[in-house]
Amino acid sequence: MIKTLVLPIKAVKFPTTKFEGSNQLQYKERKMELNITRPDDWHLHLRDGELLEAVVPHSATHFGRGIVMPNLKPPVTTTAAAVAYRESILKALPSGSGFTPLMTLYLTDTTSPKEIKLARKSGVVFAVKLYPAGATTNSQDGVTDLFGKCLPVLEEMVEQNMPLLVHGEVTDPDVDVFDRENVFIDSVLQPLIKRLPQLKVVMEHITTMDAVKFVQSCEEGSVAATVTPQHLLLNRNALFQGGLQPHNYCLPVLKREIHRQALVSAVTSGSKRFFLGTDSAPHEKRRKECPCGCAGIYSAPVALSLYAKVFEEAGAIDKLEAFTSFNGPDFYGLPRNTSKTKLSRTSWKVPECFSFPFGDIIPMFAGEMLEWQSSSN
Ligand SMILES: NC(=O)N[C@@H](CC(=O)O)C(=O)O
Ligand SMILES: [Zn+2]
Ligand SMILES: [Zn+2]
Repeated sequence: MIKTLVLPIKAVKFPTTKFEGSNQLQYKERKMELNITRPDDWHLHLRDGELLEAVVPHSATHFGRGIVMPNLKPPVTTTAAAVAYRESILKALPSGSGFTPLMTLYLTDTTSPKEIKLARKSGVVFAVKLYPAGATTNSQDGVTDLFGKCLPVLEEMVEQNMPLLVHGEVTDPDVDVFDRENVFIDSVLQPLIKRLPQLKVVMEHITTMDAVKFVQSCEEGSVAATVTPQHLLLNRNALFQGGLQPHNYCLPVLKREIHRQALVSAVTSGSKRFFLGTDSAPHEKRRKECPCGCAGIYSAPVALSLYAKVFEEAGAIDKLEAFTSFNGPDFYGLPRNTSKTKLSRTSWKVPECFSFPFGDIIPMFAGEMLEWQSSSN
């Protein structure tokens, strides 16, 4: 078994009063149940082919909608490709599933403003994703010069009210890997927002105190961020604890403990600027456990349990629902889900591995005990 670092659990506070609003907490002999509006995942990798078929049931079990990342091989660069990809996702869903994939376009140096118009008109594309070329998995066709090549497209996105989702890291090999988010904020995001203050931007999978401060400094409703379970629960020690831990390796890479704490404070503060995005990124086990392992953590089966753990340990379980189910749709201008998800405080063991004919996928926190379990009702 590959050991995951679990940070020490702080004393769990059991509130003595019921919360107001739609969070209905009930206590039965210290057993807690939480009935929340069905969550959405605003940053999700579903892949394609047999991998898509293998993983989509997990997301469909826990989430109402998912913003589906376009970093396939080849990438989803056109509306026509996004429409076709959406069809294959719908086909792969378990029968009776109400899961809705929200599609995205992969921005390149040659994306045209016309493509953005088409995307908006399609009614199924909800955002455009910026991967700086070479920053992460399947980003080689990404943008090499945002200001030099993409301004007309970004202006059209403002026109169409189409959000830009950002993998916020510079790719300069001379910049320390732990500083790449920070340098990206100063060299790309700040100037971008100055140039196009009307552009809606989501800084994806933020990892640092600096990103939290940056998002808080921007106008609410204009710039927001998604936060993953791994960046809320693990610090960079988890990469090396007891030996190299490939299943804790993702990009942006895990950071210092002070940054993890800043992320927890941000999401549990009740701010509308932060919302759930798992960045669930499955790779076959043999592509993780090898001399040049892929970046990406498969969190879809455990993410909701892990977010509940984070909020509970911070004494802020009453803020969970806004993070999982309100802030995302409010930012995107979409309706909140009307169905509910029940989270109960029931121990369960995360499977060591999910096995498929094509290979194995190791989930985040494999083999560990978790306290929260979710089911839709
Ligand atoms: N987060 C990751 O480490 N990997 C993602 C890409 C991404 O979101 O950067 C993937 O597609 O595998
Ligand atoms: Zn990314
Ligand atoms: Zn991602």
